[in-house]
Amino acid sequence: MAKAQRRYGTEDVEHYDRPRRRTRPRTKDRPSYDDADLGRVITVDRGRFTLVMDDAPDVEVWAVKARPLGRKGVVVGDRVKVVGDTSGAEGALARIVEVEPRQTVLRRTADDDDPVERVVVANADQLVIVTAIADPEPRTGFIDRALVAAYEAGIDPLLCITKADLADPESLVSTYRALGVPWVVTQRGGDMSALQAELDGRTSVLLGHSGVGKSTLVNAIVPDAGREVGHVNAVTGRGRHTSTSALMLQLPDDAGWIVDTPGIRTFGLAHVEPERLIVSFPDLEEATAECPRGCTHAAEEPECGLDAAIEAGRLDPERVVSFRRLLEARSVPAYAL
Ligand SMILES: Nc1nc2c(ncn2[C@@H]2O[C@H](COP(=O)(O)OP(=O)(O)OP(=O)(O)O)[C@@H](O)[C@H]2O)c(=O)[nH]1
Ligand SMILES: [Zn+2]
Repeated sequence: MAKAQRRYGTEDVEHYDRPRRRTRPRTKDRPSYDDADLGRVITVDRGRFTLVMDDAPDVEVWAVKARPLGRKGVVVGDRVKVVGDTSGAEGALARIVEVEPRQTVLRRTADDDDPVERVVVANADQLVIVTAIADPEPRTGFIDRALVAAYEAGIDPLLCITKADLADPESLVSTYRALGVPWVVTQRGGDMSALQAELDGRTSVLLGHSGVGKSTLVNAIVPDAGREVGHVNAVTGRGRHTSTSALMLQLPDDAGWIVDTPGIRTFGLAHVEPERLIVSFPDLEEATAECPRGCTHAAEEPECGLDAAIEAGRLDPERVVSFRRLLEARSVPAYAL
């Protein structure tokens, strides 16, 4: 008896013995990529992709999509199978032949009226909402919308409050306490270990308005990232980044990945349903079991189970109010940020 069979029991024999698959001819339509290398997309630029291969993490590889992928989107964070020249040498070009199933997708609609969903990043497991405590003032509307996007995507949010040298973060922290949003505080030149501990081993997307100190943060945690700090365009008053592309960076010592999103300033949420938001709050979801059909759980709903649960003392009213604020954030136009 083969070793594998002894270990796993005889009922698994079929899994180890697949003669039919081996004798099936490999046609043009059904290529087999068993020998393809696995990598990760770190930038996308007009049909060109930069990858980091799993077995050569220090080399950046150029790639294009192989024809069989057609119009299938490939985004930053995607795990891809690659054939061709993955040496990373000058002029070398690899081909992406397959995109692995995505664990998560962070989406946005460009605008609330624009029904087109765009995947911003694939496979992230944390959304770091970067906001300064002052200069610029925190915008809770933006934070709320980012939270909705994170919960909808099944990605854990983290509030990162920068410029702690300028003001006390307590009032901002208290706004999100009832929702249980985790938070860290940073300041330029200060101790980054709390943030680093939260990033450790994860793939985190950094999201924040221009000027909140995102580049300063990235430079502190990825010393060779070389992100430019404080370059504001004199004409538009905006930061120097105009593209909406994301860029993935590896943290030192294999401590995970971060994705910088320089161009993303608005966050259309037209695609988010109330029922997809509430699953991130199991206690609230439980309380909505008896809601009338079609209840949106908003404050004006006459018979919402959330109100019944507050009256019965089973839910913290502040938590419900905070949740409803997120619900409303879905329908505030993106330009009001
Ligand atoms: N007082 C104070 N200023 C900071 C801190 N962190 C960053 N700054 C300043 O805030 C300004 C904006 O910082 P950046 O790191 O460029 O901000 P950003 O979010 O990357 O901005 P964009 O590049 O426009 O997206 C710069 O002048 C920084 O020096 C901080 O902790 N405290
Ligand atoms: Zn309800």
